[in-house]
Amino acid sequence: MGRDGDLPLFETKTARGRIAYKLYAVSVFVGICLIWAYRASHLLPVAEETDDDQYRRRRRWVWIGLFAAELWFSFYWFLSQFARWNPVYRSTFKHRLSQRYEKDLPGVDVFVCTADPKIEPPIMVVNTVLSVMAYDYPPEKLSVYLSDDAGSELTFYALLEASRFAKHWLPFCKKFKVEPRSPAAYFSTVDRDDQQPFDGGDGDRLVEKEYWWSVKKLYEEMRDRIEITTRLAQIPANMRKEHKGFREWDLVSTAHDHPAVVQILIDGREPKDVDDENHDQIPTLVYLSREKRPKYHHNFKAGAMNALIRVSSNISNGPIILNVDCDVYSNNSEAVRDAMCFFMDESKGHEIAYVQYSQIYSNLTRNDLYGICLRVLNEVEIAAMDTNGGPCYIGSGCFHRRESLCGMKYCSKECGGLEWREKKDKNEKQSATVLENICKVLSSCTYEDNTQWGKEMGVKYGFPAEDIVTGLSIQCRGWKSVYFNPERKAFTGVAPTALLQALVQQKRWSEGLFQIFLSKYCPLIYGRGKISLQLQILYTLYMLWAPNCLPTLYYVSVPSLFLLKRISLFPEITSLWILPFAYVIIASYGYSLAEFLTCGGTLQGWWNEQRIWLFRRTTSFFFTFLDTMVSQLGFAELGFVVTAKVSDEEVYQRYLQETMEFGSPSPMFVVLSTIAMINLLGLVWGLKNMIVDAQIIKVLEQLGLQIVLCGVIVLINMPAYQGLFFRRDKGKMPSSVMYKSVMLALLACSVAFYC
Ligand SMILES: O=c1ccn([C@@H]2O[C@H](COP(=O)(O)OP(=O)(O)O[C@H]3O[C@H](CO)[C@@H](O)[C@H](O)[C@H]3O)[C@@H](O)[C@H]2O)c(=O)[nH]1
Ligand SMILES: [Mn+2]
Repeated sequence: MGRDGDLPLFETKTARGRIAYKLYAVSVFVGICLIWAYRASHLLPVAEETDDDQYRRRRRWVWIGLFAAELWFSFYWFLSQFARWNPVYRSTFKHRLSQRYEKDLPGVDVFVCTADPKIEPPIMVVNTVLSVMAYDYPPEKLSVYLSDDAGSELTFYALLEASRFAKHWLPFCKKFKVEPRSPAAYFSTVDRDDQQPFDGGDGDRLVEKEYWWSVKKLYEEMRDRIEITTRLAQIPANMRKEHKGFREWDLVSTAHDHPAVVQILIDGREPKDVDDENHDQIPTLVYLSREKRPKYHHNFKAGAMNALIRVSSNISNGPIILNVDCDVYSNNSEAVRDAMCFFMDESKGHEIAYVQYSQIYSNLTRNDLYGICLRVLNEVEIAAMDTNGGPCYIGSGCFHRRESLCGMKYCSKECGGLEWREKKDKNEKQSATVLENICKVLSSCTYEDNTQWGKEMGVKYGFPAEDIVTGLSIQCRGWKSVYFNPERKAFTGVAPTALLQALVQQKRWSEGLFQIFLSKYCPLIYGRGKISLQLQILYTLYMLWAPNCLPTLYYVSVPSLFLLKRISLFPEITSLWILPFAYVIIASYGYSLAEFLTCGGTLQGWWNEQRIWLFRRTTSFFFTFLDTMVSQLGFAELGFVVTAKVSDEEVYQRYLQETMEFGSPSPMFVVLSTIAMINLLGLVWGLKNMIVDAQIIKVLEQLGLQIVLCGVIVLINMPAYQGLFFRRDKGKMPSSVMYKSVMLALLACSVAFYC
């Protein structure tokens, strides 16, 4: 230990400018209160407006509905303040870590999950695997496990190829200080001659250059072999003979019905498993496909994770576990060391159960048409959870302490301490084949029968958002967590490239979150007395995504429909009551824009994000709400729709041009188009009233704000009208969706008009 022996391994800073924010928030709150006052005092129309009884009655009910929606939005706004109040930011001191602990770094087991070779191509999966094998970390302390829920021979073949290529790739990464360490990502960023990293200093430039090119060529050859094999769906005969692993597939009938397959492809304990350049050790690499039988529920990713926990405990038993999705490659080779700075910090490390990293996407376009990167959520809101006990676990890019993931309660500095339990000695003596056979038992369907797996132990079952509920339960056992969002992001994933995929993904998340809220894990009940009130509220903020659909649907359809009848639902333009409305709208959207831009977004990106939130609320959340109601009645079964990571060429081209992709007759699009149509009709009618009836001033005075609201909804829906009426490509809205939505919109209008 040097002189700085007592200095911490990480540091925490609070955000600046919070006083200004608080003043702003209070002013918005005053505006909101005035809006309530307006709604409450104007429940009944003033006498001169009309004496038609039917009009009064109808207006009253619509008014109450609007008031209710505004109360909900106010409540939700209030919750969201907790996500802005006091964010904290972390930084680490890796040099202190190496000075003090280089020899005692704990073992790390990395879990990569894949589920379908068609939508998660094996070449992508092995690039992720190679990127995590190449971490800047002692290789004898690193083990990588691939869980293949498809039980696919093609993925196994790709992994076998990767295990061989790793012997070239790892020393190459070290020599050229490669970043990122996914070969596909790396070679695609440096494919021009002048960008290649030959230092030319002491080494022989020519030799280096040749070496660099030879490894690139090896990668490309491997990639081509894997891609061809995947396309033909056939393993080359020579490979099949070479490795005993393929024999396991004699017993595999389908992806849903097969025994466990466990193959240790690189055994870290074997002297022959070293790299080709320096003969250094390389990380252990294991392929696992747990047993699947139609009779047994496999619990999706949660089931895979728990099988991985057990299998790894028997092979390397690293005290720290990193979990990534198969599309999420390591973008920063120092991320493991950063994470260790948190776990090994002498004064605070012992209470930290997991370190959650932020994530970026490799395939986002400039203005992020589908709002995938959730910019503000990742930059600000999760940092606010960190202030109040720690971020949620978001499923990928998270380092866990094995014991807390396995269900241990936090007790004190002593029991969560720094004594890392190392590999069990007995494994040193067992041969790989013996280990494989033990692991098959551990990953069988029946292993979990009558155990606490999925309940108290490991990742929790029963929710499509297994990550959130697992993180929550860890925090409720007394542990803290940490959010780390370094300058160079640690993980890069693949964003969905079509609107429907994005909406379906959001549906799964909102459904998972809402179901947790309705279960015994509701943070307000389950977390009471265990985690801070602020953290309970922050969890609630996300878990209540789904119910937002009702007030939103109301707000974006009813005022526009009532333009047809000229029923005014907002203050007149000349009335003073317009001020709180104007203030709340301008202040909150102005703030949101500023916040978005400070987090690195563009103006167009912000506009896109507003649109996608509208679409999410009216479609993903709406269908979540319906499905959840049905499943609460006990009629539905849990599902997990895996997000596609590839798209066909045409779709991808449109994505690159930021043209919205519809192209599917999904009911989600019917809802979305109907709302677009209702507002178009409302706006046209409102303008017609103004122009044809030559009552511009009067109509504007009465209905000004309502027309503006309707106009903004029309503007934001522009891509929908294009898709419905103007586009000819395959990504347009299918005509069946158009007919349905026109019919529904006309129906809604006539109900509003005649009833
Ligand atoms: O039966 C299954 C289904 C999925 N997966 C894997 O789970 C991961 C996540 O699936 P994906 O379709 O990519 O979902 P995303 O919405 O992108 O994932 C986020 O949300 C999920 C919960 O909804 C979490 O499980 C993920 O970790 C988190 O990154 C992928 O690697 C899949 O291969 C399995 O291993 N088995
Ligand atoms: Mn994903």
